[in-house]
Amino acid sequence: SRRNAKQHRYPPGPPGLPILGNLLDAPKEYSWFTFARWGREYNSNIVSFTVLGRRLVVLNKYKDAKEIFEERSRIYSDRTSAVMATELVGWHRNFGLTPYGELWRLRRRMFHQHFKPQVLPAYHGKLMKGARSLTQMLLESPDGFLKHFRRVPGTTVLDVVYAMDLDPRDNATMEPIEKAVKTFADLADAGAFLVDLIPILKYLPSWLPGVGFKRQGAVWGRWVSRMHEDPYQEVKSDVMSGKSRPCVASDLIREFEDRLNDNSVEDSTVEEDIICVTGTAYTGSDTTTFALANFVLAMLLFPEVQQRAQEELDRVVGRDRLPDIADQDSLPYTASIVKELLRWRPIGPVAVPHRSTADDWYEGYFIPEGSLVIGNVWAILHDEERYPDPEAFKPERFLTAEGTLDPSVPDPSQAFGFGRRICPGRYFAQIALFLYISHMLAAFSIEKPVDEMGNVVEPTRECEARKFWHPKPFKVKFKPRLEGLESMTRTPGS
Ligand code: HEM
Repeated sequence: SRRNAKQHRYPPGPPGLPILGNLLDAPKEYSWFTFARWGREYNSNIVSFTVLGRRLVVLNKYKDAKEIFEERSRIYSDRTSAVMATELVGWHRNFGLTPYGELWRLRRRMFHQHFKPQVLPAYHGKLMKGARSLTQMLLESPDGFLKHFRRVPGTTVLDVVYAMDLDPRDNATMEPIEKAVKTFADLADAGAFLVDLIPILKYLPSWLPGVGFKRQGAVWGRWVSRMHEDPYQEVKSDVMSGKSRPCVASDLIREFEDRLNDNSVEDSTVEEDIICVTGTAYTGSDTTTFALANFVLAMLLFPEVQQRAQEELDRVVGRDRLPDIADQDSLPYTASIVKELLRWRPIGPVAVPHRSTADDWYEGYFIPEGSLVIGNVWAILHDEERYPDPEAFKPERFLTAEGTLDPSVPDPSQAFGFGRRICPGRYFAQIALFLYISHMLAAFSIEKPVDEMGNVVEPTRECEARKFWHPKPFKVKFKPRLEGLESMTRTPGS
């Protein structure tokens, strides 16, 4: 290793132990802050460290992320995945984890075809319905706001993907799906299982002592399999019996119908491709949930932003109806809240690492094949040169003095990742966020609650800060601010 270090100048970083590398001191929480600090300590925008022989390279500046992930995307677009999550639990079906190659390209294309900006107007009605439901649910049971933030985006995606016209309060249908998706986060939180480090252990029989991971994997695997299979099979049987059910799954089934029915074609993967593409969409909706929790926190911490948005909404939309997707262009300040939210507290502050597939040299540093390259989204979106006063929540930074969108301010698109693996659900997510946020701001005054003693309850400073970044459960008051709000929530948008 000493000879290698001499030959190859790796990006600087903290010294590690033999074999273990930085396993013991690699940050478990708020890694984005540590990576930025290392950058300052080692006086380099690119830092690196190792864990069990694998090199991790962190890019703290936009210019390097752009060069590596975009200009050199051919060799920086692969993924690494853990045996427990993919092979034992079944998350290999999520194409976000699929290795870079033909299969990933095919599934990504199928997904993009149904989530590209041009097709999204077809989903506006369903998105509007979701925003109205969210408002209704916050009116009925404001204390359950965090649960509503999970349910509503989730049911909207299920409606778009499988035409499942669900009431977000439908626990019986939603709970098993949510349980399956939670295993994704639980696996990420648990870190590496022994089987991830020693893959051959996956062949041990489940009944052996110490092989609890296999039994756990089998239980989680059943939930994950049902989440992928059940809604798809329902749509398929409807399509086969000629029932109309417009949605992503039925479009894909019709598109590939010949190959699905023709048993002589040795192409049994078409069905698997459709199952994977549709199943992946629901998993993506989790991020919207966390963004909404961050939004409420921002409104409590920066009340002047809420006030300014409500002035805009009252002026443009009025006080006798709820906002509509058609209002978006006339609500630049409210629309900029979505951008600032993604910038101020990116939900995935280190996105998802990209694995490199060839040796490379960049800025005099050696990046060996198999490195995990991490774009430090938080550092990029809090770079003072790009966004002055980065800790402040200032939607107006995206606007000109006249209040229109300022094209010279960089769009915080890195919140959705980088290069060829950038989030393909980002256009959908941004419309959904605009609708949920504009509805909440129009309908409610979002305030700090007061306890029994009359003291104002300050919002939490505690966060989940491993893979995703969002506040731990906290209390808030949603005070209705429109006359006749209840009946407005029952009026469909245009
Ligand atoms: C605020 C909401 C969202 C945020 C912040 C977000 C963020 C991200 C990020 C950071 C990545 C990794 C990109 C990379 O590897 O460089 C990603 C991937 C992905 N996202 Fe999203 N996402 C959001 C919503 C959604 C939604 C609603 C969907 C589905 C409708 C979705 C579907 C996906 C998929 C399929 C991938 C995997 C792409 C691939 O590996 O090729 N996301 N997202």
